[in-house]
Amino acid sequence: MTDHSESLWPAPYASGAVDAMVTVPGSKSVTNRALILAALAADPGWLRRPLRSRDTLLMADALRSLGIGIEETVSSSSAVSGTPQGRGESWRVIPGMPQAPTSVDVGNAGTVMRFLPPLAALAEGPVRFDGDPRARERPLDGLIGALRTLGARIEDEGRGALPITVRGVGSLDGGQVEVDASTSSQFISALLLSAPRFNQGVEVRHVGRRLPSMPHIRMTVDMLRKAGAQVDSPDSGGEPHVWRVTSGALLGRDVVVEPDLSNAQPFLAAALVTGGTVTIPDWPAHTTQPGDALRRIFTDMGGTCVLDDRGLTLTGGGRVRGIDVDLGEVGELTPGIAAVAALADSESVLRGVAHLRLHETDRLAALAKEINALGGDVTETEDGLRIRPRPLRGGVFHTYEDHRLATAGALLGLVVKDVEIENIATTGKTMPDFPDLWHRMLAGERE
Ligand SMILES: O=C(O)C1=C[C@@H](OP(=O)(O)O)[C@@H](O)[C@H](O)C1
Ligand SMILES: C=C(OP(=O)(O)O)C(=O)O
Repeated sequence: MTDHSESLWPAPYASGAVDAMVTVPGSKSVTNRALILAALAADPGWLRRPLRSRDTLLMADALRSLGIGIEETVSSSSAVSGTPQGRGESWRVIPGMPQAPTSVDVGNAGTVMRFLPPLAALAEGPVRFDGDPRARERPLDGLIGALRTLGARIEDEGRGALPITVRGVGSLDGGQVEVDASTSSQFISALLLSAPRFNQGVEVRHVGRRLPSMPHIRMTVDMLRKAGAQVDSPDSGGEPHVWRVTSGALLGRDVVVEPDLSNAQPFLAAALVTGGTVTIPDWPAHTTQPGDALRRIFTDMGGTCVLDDRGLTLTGGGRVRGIDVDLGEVGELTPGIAAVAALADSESVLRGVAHLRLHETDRLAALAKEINALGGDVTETEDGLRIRPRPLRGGVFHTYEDHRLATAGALLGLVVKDVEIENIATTGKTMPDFPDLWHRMLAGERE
């Protein structure tokens, strides 16, 4: 791991209740799915208000190196300018047959390291994938095995992890495959996203332990259908844990990317823990994003949520309640919920998130260690965390190159004096503007 001990960010302390409106950038998960689907489409498409962050720029660069055209425009007269959400940035995607040879840097982006190998298998020639040291430790075995079953040639030095080389022959058979996606739902999403371009489409059956992050799989299915794919899923009356995608052309679409509701979390949490009010404009009325569960979870923890034409407004009630909750479907919300729970007035138990040990860092170990270093009482359980609130004190909050650890630490620093966050720039994985947005929230900006 890189040494970030020199770069400490003094987390701003809130002297009172926050009261702000915060426009959060676009969804990482939607942006990277939209890029894959646009790259595989039969005709050009648009992404409006895409997220511009490390994970999405890595995806765009990788697709460019595979021969896909992606033109970025910032236009004051585009279809989406004048909205509270943006400067009207749009990406135009010119699809094409994926080209090899090339190599792809996945950084530490799960969506890049998992969504791209099936697409690379459609190219003719070798595509090598590698990334940050942590990316080499994150699971890829289920996807490699499944792609081999579907006809792909993949060299992985026998490790079932990065680095890998996908040696495509210009097409992939597809067909039926079983995959154990208990370590990451992204194996399933990856196989489904490129399946319209497999000769026989795909039938994916999850076997094994519990499948995490179902909303993210629903997001995949929903976006595939909107791009014209025929998909059978458990939600549409199909067998549990089985998804089928028929081979066929995808439409080039004009996709407006929703705000990232998981990245709205620290701002909503700021209202909750300071007894203030935060509004997130453009909160979608219907969405597959897991962050929508925050309305329920933060209400259970003592907030009041109102969704209306201004967006989602959360008002803190002055007291924060502990919670006993299974977060298996919405695992990426865990660091932020753990931070709120450490500030609550009763114990919390966060369950169903054993797979977080395989995320950007071992999130369960990191949260326990860092909250405890500030005086907290957090213990790891087999599948989550038990958090007993204690008075916290200032100190250095280490972030392990994990964007959600960094935002969780910033939240603690709002109500605990003298918290310093190591490497706040790691928020650039999905929200490069985080420090600026955080300061503007504290200044009470209402755009
Ligand atoms: O498909 C996606 O966009 C994601 C799926 C989830 O991954 P896991 O199922 O590996 O937790 C989530 O945690 C990640 O942030 C984004
Ligand atoms: C787990 C996460 O990311 P990734 O897409 O790299 O899996 C996350 O953003 O919380």
